[in-house]
Amino acid sequence: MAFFTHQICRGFSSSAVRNVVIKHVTIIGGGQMGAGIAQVAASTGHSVTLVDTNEDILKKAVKGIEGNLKRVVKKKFADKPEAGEEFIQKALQNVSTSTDAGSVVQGSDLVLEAIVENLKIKQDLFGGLDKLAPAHTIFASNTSSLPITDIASSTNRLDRFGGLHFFNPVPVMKLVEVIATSATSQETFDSLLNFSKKLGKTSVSCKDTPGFIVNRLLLPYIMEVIRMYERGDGSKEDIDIAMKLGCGYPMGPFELADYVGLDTIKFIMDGWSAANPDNPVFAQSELLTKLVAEGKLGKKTGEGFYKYK
Ligand SMILES: CCCCCCCC(=O)CC(=O)SCCNC(=O)CCNC(=O)[C@H](O)C(C)(C)COP(=O)(O)OP(=O)(O)OC[C@H]1O[C@@H](n2cnc3c(N)ncnc32)[C@H](O)[C@@H]1OP(=O)(O)O
Ligand SMILES: NC(=O)C1=CN([C@@H]2O[C@H](COP(=O)(O)OP(=O)(O)OC[C@H]3O[C@@H](n4cnc5c(N)ncnc54)[C@H](O)[C@@H]3O)[C@@H](O)[C@H]2O)C=CC1
Repeated sequence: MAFFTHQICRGFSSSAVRNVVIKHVTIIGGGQMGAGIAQVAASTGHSVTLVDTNEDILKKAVKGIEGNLKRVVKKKFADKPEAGEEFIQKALQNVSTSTDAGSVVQGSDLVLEAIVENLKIKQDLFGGLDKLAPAHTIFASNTSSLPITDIASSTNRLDRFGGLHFFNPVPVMKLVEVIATSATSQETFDSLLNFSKKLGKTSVSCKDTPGFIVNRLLLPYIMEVIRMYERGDGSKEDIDIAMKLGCGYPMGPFELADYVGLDTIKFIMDGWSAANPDNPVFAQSELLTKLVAEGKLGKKTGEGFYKYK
């Protein structure tokens, strides 16, 4: 359960809640991000409940976590296979799964959401869980683009709500953006910073502005790349090679877009273009719309800008 650095005097009034030491985490959404966050949290000693809508997704997530832990161990414990196996087993023992978020949040210090990038669905989720989770529990979203303030507005714990934005693939990428809204308490923000540190990540503090730091810069780049290709100014392959070899990026922009998921990019752009209809930076792309409509969402569906089967 949670530990507090100060004694709680009168029940759980929000101002009485002090730095929650996060040990028990509920992660909602067992897709690429949720599973990655679960892997890192479990292998750094947290007890994790991973939630998704059906058992098959959860089974796939746990299998993926096991596979990725083996990759980690191959390098970290190259000379100590027994210690490596123990590390894997310990991490896996820290992970349980559920299809019913409401029934598992009772024991959670942190509920972190990594479900589909849709404001209404995120609000409905947190609005429901707000009535079930203990008062001390911190809520956080891994949203790529939605205002944390808007997601939090469906709850009565505005001071205990923040953003924790991870990067894909979570076990490899070192950064976490920690987002405070104008209502996030300093205690909550400190708890989220400490949690990121425990996961072995470097954190940066962000305001609740669209796309925080990284995505506000990355999305315009990706959209400009797609428009460049639509204009016929370069092939996908050449653009990818150019950005990898010319800028030293580990992936070309089309490879990265496929890796992240074209549906997620489209969800983000839909929101931003609706909010900024006159800003050409956020203009829609016909090609992106077409690929998503065809179910070509990138690596996760076997085809996006490139084919993976
Ligand atoms: C796009 C615009 C809009 C975005 C909006 C939504 C998205 C967001 O909100 C925020 C984001 O996440 S943006 C995306 C950020 N991620 C990147 O930029 C990834 C760039 N790519 C890379 O770093 C490498 O290609 C990468 C690390 C992926 C692969 O590297 P390699 O090609 O060298 O492949 P490997 O040799 O297989 O892997 C390198 C090392 O990493 C280990 N590894 C890879 N995946 C892993 C995983 N899932 N779990 C654990 N370990 C993993 C792999 O084992 C290898 O380790 P070493 O053997 O020690 O080097
Ligand atoms: N893909 C990426 O590179 C990054 C994505 N994000 C953000 O993380 C979130 C998740 O993204 P991905 O993992 O890529 O998506 P994904 O599509 O791989 O996984 C989303 C999962 O959420 C589940 N889900 C949907 N609604 C649910 C609900 N009401 N309750 C429980 N589970 C539900 C789905 O079944 C699915 O398994 C999004 O908000 C996205 O913007 C943030 C950083 C990077």
